[in-house]
Amino acid sequence: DLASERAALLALRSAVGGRTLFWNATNKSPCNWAGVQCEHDHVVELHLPGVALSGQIPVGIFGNLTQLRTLSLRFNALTGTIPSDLASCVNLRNLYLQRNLLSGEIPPLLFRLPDLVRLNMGFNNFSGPFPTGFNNLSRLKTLFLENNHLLGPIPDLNSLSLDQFNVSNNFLNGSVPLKLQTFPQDSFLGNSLCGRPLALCPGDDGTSPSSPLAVDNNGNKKKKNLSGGAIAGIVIGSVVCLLLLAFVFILACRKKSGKNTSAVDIATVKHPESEVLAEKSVSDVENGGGHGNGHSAVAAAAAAAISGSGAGNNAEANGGGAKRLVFFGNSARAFDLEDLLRASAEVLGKGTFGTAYKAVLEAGPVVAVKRLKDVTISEKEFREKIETVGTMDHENLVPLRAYYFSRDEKLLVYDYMPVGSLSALLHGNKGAGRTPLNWEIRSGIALGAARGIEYLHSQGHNVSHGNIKSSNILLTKSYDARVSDFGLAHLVGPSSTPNRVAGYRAPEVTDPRKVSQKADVYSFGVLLLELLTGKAPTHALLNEEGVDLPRWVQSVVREEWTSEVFDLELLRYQNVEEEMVQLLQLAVDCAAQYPDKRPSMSEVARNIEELRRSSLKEDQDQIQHDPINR
Ligand SMILES: Nc1ncnc2c1ncn2[C@@H]1O[C@H](COP(=O)(O)OP(=O)(O)OP(=O)(O)O)[C@@H](O)[C@H]1O
Repeated sequence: DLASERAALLALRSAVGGRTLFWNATNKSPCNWAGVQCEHDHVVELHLPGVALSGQIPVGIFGNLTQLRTLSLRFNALTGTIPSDLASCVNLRNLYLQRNLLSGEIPPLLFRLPDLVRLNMGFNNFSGPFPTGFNNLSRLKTLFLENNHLLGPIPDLNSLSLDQFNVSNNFLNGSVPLKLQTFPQDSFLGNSLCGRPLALCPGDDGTSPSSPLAVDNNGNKKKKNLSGGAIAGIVIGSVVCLLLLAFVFILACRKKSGKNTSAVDIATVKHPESEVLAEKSVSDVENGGGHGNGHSAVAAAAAAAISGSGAGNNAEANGGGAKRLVFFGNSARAFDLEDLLRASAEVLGKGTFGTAYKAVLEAGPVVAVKRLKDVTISEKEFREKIETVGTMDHENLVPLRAYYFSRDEKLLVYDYMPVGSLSALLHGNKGAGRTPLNWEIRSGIALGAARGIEYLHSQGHNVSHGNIKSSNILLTKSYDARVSDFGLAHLVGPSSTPNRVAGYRAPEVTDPRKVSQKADVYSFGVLLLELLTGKAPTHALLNEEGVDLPRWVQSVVREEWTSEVFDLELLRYQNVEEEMVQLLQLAVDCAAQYPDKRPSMSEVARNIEELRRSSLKEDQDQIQHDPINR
């Protein structure tokens, strides 16, 4: 329906200060969309991905688009050359032309666009030599030219410091320039290239001009025949290096053998993958006055508490004198405190309310146990409050299965979430082998978390979470989001209130325990921004500049750099850029300064649901069009 589509587009325009225009299939004419005349100099982003555009791009389209920052024409059937008036778009940062039928040599006009950051011309019919002119684009970070017909050698691109590069499947030959040798093989395959990361060039013994050995500290190539003096220098240098290495190695060995086998070492050996955690748990137990090793931290911690407080205490806690866990609802009583004491455990982390442990019970189940600190309220009040938490039941909440209360020890038992927290996923291991967090996963997590919070808010006007942040969004194996830590803010004393999470806290919240649903919405807005930008609200850069994440995003968007705020990993899935901007807008709305301006959590959840639905539909259309979807 054209009217609602138009409204949506207008909303998008206002989302970024009225300066961004998105064109879609219904808008084939470049400055007219559904009857809306658009002013050229206001167009900052032009997205026409996969809308079956064909034929030559007419000359004259770009002449007036001098403010254009992003141009996306990917996934079409455009033919011919790039029109010369693209040179007028001197502010262009992102140019996505991949997967068309464009031909001709790579036009020198591109090298007069000094602000280009991302250039994707892959999967076209570009031919001719690989131009040296790319060296003019000193801001360029992404250069994709794969699957074209480029000929000859790759020039030195010494003026560039690229993050992403691909020239696979062309007709290139010669050696891979030194500066590009850090990229993986995949970036070069399907050519007649040689040298790192590919096989050595013929006749190259590792000292050819393209070999790192033959390059001096300034990156200048050396003559092939080394002088006798140079050879002597290399030999002496190598011997000195070897001696130094051997010395450091011997020192390290001595230091290690000098250590005695403490509890920490035992714990480390038993849990090599959780060295730090085990170490922490030992000190945790020691601080609690307990005994035992890090291997069974919960056992030791609870044992310490129980032995320290005596039998009377347990009687006080459980009425009947038995050391019992209190289970909720229909949760099967699969284990008891004794089992928990015997469980092997490791520290998951220290939070505001205490330390969390992963405990593997002998009978099989794995649970997360939270040892609360600073519980100052009476036992009666604690039991009442925790009972309310225990009755919360929703697929997007981490279920609280049981609790234990004595004078000195309060334990909460939750389901263990194997994938860990969203925070760890976003900011932890960025290395190879990690599942890329694409739009589908991120928007799914956003929706799940929104539904979980929406459920909490539906329990009463004054029910709020109070501590929404990415380490409290836990994930199942299939990346379903579960909100954790709800209801705890009301159990603990003022010293443990979550005030160190300033990055998420709404501006009107002065007492961290007095949070409202609208304050939760604010925190959720920050969480959405974190999901979209990949930046933690406590990001060093933000702190350096003295701004919070919402303000940073707003300033970038106001500067008309909308695409620049998104996490690079997300931008690889560019066919959803429109939905990403909509989610960004929602995030900004949630993080509004004034509580009344923020949407309710159910509006938020509905919104995410809708924009996910439209992106999924677009995805299916795209898959039919072309299964390889960069
Ligand atoms: N049920 C669980 N399953 C898996 N990991 C968990 C579970 N509960 C907590 N964690 C992880 O344990 C660590 C400590 O959690 P905890 O909730 O104690 O502190 P936090 O979330 O860092 O801060 P805060 O207490 O302010 O919420 C976090 O990394 C969290 O993701």
